[in-house]
Amino acid sequence: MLLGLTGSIATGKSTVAEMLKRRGAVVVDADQVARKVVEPGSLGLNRIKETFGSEMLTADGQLDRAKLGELVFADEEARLRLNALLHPLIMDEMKRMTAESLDKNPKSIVIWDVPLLIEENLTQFVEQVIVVYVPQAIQLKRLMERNHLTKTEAIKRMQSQLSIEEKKKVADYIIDNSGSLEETERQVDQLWRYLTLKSGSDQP
Ligand SMILES: CC(C)(COP(=O)(O)OP(=O)(O)OC[C@H]1O[C@@H](n2cnc3c(N)ncnc32)[C@H](O)[C@@H]1O)[C@@H](O)C(=O)NCCC(=O)NCCS
Ligand SMILES: Nc1ncnc2c1ncn2[C@@H]1O[C@H](COP(=O)(O)OP(=O)(O)OP(=O)(O)O)[C@@H](O)[C@H]1O
Repeated sequence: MLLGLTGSIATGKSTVAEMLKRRGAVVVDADQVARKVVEPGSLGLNRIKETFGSEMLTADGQLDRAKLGELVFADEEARLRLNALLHPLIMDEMKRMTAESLDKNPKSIVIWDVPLLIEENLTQFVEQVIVVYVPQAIQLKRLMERNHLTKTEAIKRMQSQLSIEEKKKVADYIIDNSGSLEETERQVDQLWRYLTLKSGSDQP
């Protein structure tokens, strides 16, 4: 079974994905795959160098993530160009990882943790969409704290994605992460019970 887990930036996708992983889910994390496809020597990194110039690389040949982030979250056209370069590579790798897990265990509960699941129309590949929700005021606060951003910088990042209120409307299942982590754990327990029943999985 393949499900999508999404939310908007800093609403708590990774937090919930980790909770699901502890219960036995196989999580395929798009942000991690996005790092893998730009490792030194990769096709992804070469594409970035050709398009945005070698100033996007650090002295030791790694992607300068802070610099590229500054550019793409301030310039929508650059962000769309970056997406066009990397998304096909990310998708291929995510599909490969998913097929590998399901081959090994057809009853696996595979979760795609993808921030842009809805924006990029990837909902077509998953059975159901789980949205991790917090109101925008909490999202802004957590994003500023986690990434040490000013309010203006954080708002720019939030605006590069569909708003969490819009994503909530598309959800088959909503996890409200605005309370304590314990409250979120309880909701994840309930979700996990539902998923294991649905998948016929023998996992607890
Ligand atoms: C721009 C980059 C270099 C910034 O790196 P950085 O380490 O600062 O951030 P990180 O990758 O951890 O992403 C943090 C969050 O930013 C948001 N985000 C990342 N890329 C994008 C994007 N292209 N559009 C909108 N939001 C994005 C997501 O919510 C993500 O969870 C990096 O995010 C990147 O390579 N993005 C392009 C690939 C992509 O679209 N990734 C998203 C998953 S498909
Ligand atoms: N219930 C909670 N209470 C307090 N802080 C939380 C809670 N859930 C998550 N956080 C914090 O909020 C921040 C965002 O959470 P997380 O990194 O899981 O979000 P994300 O949606 O995966 O973000 P991104 O889109 O950037 O990948 C983190 O610093 C995390 O520790």
